[in-house]
Amino acid sequence: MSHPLANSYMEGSCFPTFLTLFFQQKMILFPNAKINLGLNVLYKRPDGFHALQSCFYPVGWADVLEITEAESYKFTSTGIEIPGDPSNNLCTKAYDLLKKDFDIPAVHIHLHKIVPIGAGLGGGSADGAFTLKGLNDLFGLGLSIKKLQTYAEQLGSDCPFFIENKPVWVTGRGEVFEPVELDLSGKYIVLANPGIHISTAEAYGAITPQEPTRNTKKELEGDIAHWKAFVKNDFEEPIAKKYVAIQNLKEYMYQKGAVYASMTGSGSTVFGIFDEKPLGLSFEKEIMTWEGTL
Ligand SMILES: C[C@@](CO)(OP(=O)(O)O)[C@H](O)COP(=O)(O)OP(=O)(O)OC[C@H]1O[C@@H](n2ccc(N)nc2=O)[C@H](O)[C@@H]1O
Ligand SMILES: Nc1ncnc2c1ncn2[C@@H]1O[C@H](COP(=O)(O)OP(=O)(O)O)[C@@H](O)[C@H]1O
Repeated sequence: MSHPLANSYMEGSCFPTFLTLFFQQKMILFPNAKINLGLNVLYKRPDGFHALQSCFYPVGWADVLEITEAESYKFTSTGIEIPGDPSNNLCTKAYDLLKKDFDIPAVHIHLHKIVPIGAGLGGGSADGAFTLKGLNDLFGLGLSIKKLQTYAEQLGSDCPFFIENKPVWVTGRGEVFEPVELDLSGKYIVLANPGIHISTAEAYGAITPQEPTRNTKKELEGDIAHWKAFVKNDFEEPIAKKYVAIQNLKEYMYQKGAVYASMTGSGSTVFGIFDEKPLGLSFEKEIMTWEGTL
């Protein structure tokens, strides 16, 4: 069964082709976040990246990305302020990558940023990957999934995942995928971000890589009731030690009845998975939250 978020951009989000005869070509996409279910950092590779193991799972917290054919290239954004120069935005980098190989028209990319940044949610990576998918579709480039993943790899380690955007077991530096027998459909998820921006490079620098003692994929494919004891994120301990808000959010999720709670990626977002929508959740006002079914 395909995951409901897979290729969501295809479903009613672009204007029908016949309209493009009269209007500028335009497409609206919704780059969504991911969470990491378990995250083992095994060792540092000779290329400087770390070998990891994790289940990447798409969630519905999403940005809004609009790509419109234009006279000259332009990137604009609204919503959460994105640090860094717009020319380094992953949407622009994705456009530049394809422009190098294909004679595509100029576009205006507008990003409405909703997903917290430096949050372990892969939001920037999703924007880059969805830009590749959007341009491929808008200009009929005919790129295969594999080819799009190869382009995405050049943007960042998390990017290839967002091409297919379905739950997978991930190895390598984040670009090698295997199926995972895991069905969380119908479970309820609550995501809470305490507003702490964590740099991914710094987070990798803060941990001591180690081979896992248990088979995390097997644990994830088993009973979710056992995840609390056996499914760990290697970034969580060192990062939560530094930021007590993360530990507090995790404890709060369990107090409210989560079957499993964890920090995602390199932090700082914490998620709780519940059998049903929890009642009476209340967060401090600086905490950004999203909830919905998986
Ligand atoms: C930790 C994870 C887990 O899913 O997610 P986030 O917390 O960022 O969402 C990812 O590995 C983040 O991937 P991504 O954010 O794409 O990282 P990149 O841009 O490729 O790399 C940023 C920096 O992180 C380090 N890095 C990244 C990936 C990896 N497998 N090993 C690394 O050591 C490197 O120092 C690199 O220079
Ligand atoms: N479209 C984008 N959205 C968010 N961050 C972006 C984007 N493009 C580039 N970046 C850069 O990537 C960094 C972190 O990206 P993000 O994906 O939010 O982190 P994480 O992978 O931890 O969730 C930011 O500090 C920002 O400078």
